[in-house]
Amino acid sequence: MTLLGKTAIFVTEMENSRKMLLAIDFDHTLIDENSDLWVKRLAPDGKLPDHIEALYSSTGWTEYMGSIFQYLYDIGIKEDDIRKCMEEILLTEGMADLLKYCNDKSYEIIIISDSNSVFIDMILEHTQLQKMVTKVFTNPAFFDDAGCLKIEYYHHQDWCDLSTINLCKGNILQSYLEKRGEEGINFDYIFYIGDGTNDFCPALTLKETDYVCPRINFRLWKKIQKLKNPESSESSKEELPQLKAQILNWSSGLDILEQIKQLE
Ligand SMILES: Cc1ncc(COP(=O)(O)O)c(C=O)c1O
Ligand SMILES: [Mg+2]
Repeated sequence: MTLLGKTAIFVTEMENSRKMLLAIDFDHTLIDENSDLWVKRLAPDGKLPDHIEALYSSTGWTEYMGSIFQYLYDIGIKEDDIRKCMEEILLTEGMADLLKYCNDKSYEIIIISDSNSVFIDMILEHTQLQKMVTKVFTNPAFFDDAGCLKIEYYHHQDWCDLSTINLCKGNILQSYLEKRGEEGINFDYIFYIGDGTNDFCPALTLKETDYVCPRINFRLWKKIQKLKNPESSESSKEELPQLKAQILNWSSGLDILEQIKQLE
């Protein structure tokens, strides 16, 4: 083969290697359950005292989860019980294939979740996905010296009404992109994959070339459906926020994988 021929092959390979980022939500996206709600089954009959249930707020559930962990500790639940409980949760269909494929292609995979680092680590370890994930952004958690699970805010935020007070996924995503940009990495395509209302803020930060991937029949999907069909919603067109990204609805990780393969 001539030198020119080798160069031509090299250039073609370079052109084909697109830089992609998969930003994945955890509860009801990577896993097919809400890990925070799942842990409640460790309480007697799966029921918590009313004064703990009363702490739940849709603007932030960190105090609520902290009280659940304290209660579970008080009734004798140990770290190992929590680990076994987390290990029962199944991954969402097609997600293991999606991650494996993207990892083999050296695409970057990050998780952004309002669960906590202990649950996510336990599940990633059990499902052997840990080494495929570049970074996990979530509320820090740890077992204290006595063995009680403690949870802290990821950050304290007051700039975003679409997010909880402890974690704004849009800010996390944009800060990550900025940091990678400074390191010389700019992604050709970003796939943001989620299910919940807390995934709407990061969806709004995406560009025209990116993809927001709402799980079909879940809250993010319903919200985006309303946005795209304003006549069926009560709000007027002017009030609606602008979503620039392309929309890829999914019910299996394989739906997303199919689109990724088309872009390569
Ligand atoms: C208690 C609780 N935990 C976690 C979540 C969502 O977590 P994630 O960001 O991983 O989907 C919710 C969403 O409403 C929730 O109510
Ligand atoms: Mg979710």
